[in-house]
Amino acid sequence: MTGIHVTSEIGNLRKVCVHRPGDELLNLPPDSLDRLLFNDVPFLDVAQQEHDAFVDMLRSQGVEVLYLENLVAETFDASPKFRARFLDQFIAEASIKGDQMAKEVRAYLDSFEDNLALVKKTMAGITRSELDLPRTYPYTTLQDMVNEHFNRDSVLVVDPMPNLCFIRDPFACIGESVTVNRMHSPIRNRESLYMEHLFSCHPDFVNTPQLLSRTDPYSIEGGDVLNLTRKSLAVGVSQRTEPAAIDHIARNVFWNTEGSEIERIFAFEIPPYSEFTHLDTVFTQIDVDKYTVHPAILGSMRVYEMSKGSRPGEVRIKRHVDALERILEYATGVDGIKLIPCGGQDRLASVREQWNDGTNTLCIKPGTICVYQRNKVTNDLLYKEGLELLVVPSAELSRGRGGPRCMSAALQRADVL
Ligand SMILES: NC(=O)NCCC[C@H](N)C(=O)O
Repeated sequence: MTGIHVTSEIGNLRKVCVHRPGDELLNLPPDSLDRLLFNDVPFLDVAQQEHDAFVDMLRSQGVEVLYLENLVAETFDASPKFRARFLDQFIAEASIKGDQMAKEVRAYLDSFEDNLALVKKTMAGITRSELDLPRTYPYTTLQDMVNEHFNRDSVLVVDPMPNLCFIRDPFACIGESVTVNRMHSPIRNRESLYMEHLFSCHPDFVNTPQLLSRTDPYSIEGGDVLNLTRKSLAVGVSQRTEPAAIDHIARNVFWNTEGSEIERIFAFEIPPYSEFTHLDTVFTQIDVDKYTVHPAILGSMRVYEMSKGSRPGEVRIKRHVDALERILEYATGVDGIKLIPCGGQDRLASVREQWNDGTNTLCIKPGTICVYQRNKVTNDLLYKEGLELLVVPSAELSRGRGGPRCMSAALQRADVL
């Protein structure tokens, strides 16, 4: 079955898209980690082994796993025009300093015969030493001339995309539709180029309705989008997702998307700090009536309920201030919701395991969840609450500050609520 179908966070997971960490993790200068939104320099071999274990676990649960890099390479194999069009845009957005340098990079990328190797190269970043630069140019720009004399030690000519393994963020699946996201920071925004490409030319995705595209002028990231039920959607108003993006989605969902079942969108205000990066850093659903939660968010929350207005194009908005569990009960129609705090009552365990994405679980089916091995206090609590845990190794994968949900883009799930 092709296409997108996601109406919950917990219905049997059928198909996901992932990206296996690649050489982008070798192109991480420690003094650029803040700029690259990555927190450490992982050991690539082990990160890949851990990622393979994650994929093996998904497959053992009957989930079909697609690799982003393969999907993009398939489109290049299908048509040289798709390859050329992607590279045009890739170069345009790569922030390469100097026209001549951009031409050198383009010539280098054009020289790849193997399309999968080319796709991986675009993700990995490009260093100066990879390019066969002539000694002198007939310079046409000051920037190229300055490059020659002052940028010899500027190793990276094109930045890597180390966060691409957190594939949840560059797009989001909502029902049978997607958002292809303008991401908050320019450094991550290049990631959604791949999704824009797939949704415009891969035969399995080309007919998917888009609720928002990366050319829309407001940022949103998929970690902020949670499909609560067939009729209720949750979106975080966060450091990464602007309210105007949610307005745009609401208008499209309520007025312009044929067959959309969503009747209410709940916009959850979360603090605009990196500790609360996305809504799925703050809570994830693990069963019909259970959620893992970042303890710092407990207490009253401000949530905006959006629904279809009576005049054409109108969206109604109502504000709620209440505890998270009450709001989730109201939004899902499920009583007795239980929140399981990351790290339990132990404050130190809680901050440590939150740092390692203990809240960011991936639900495989109601009550069965994938968790990182290192979050032992939280995992023990979840186990005692009756959850079935699929534990994956996480010594290196966790270093970019994303958990199992971030590392997977659910493309198809069974319906539940
Ligand atoms: N949905 C998520 O919580 N994604 C994790 C993203 C981590 C990444 N280092 C970032 O800052 O964007």
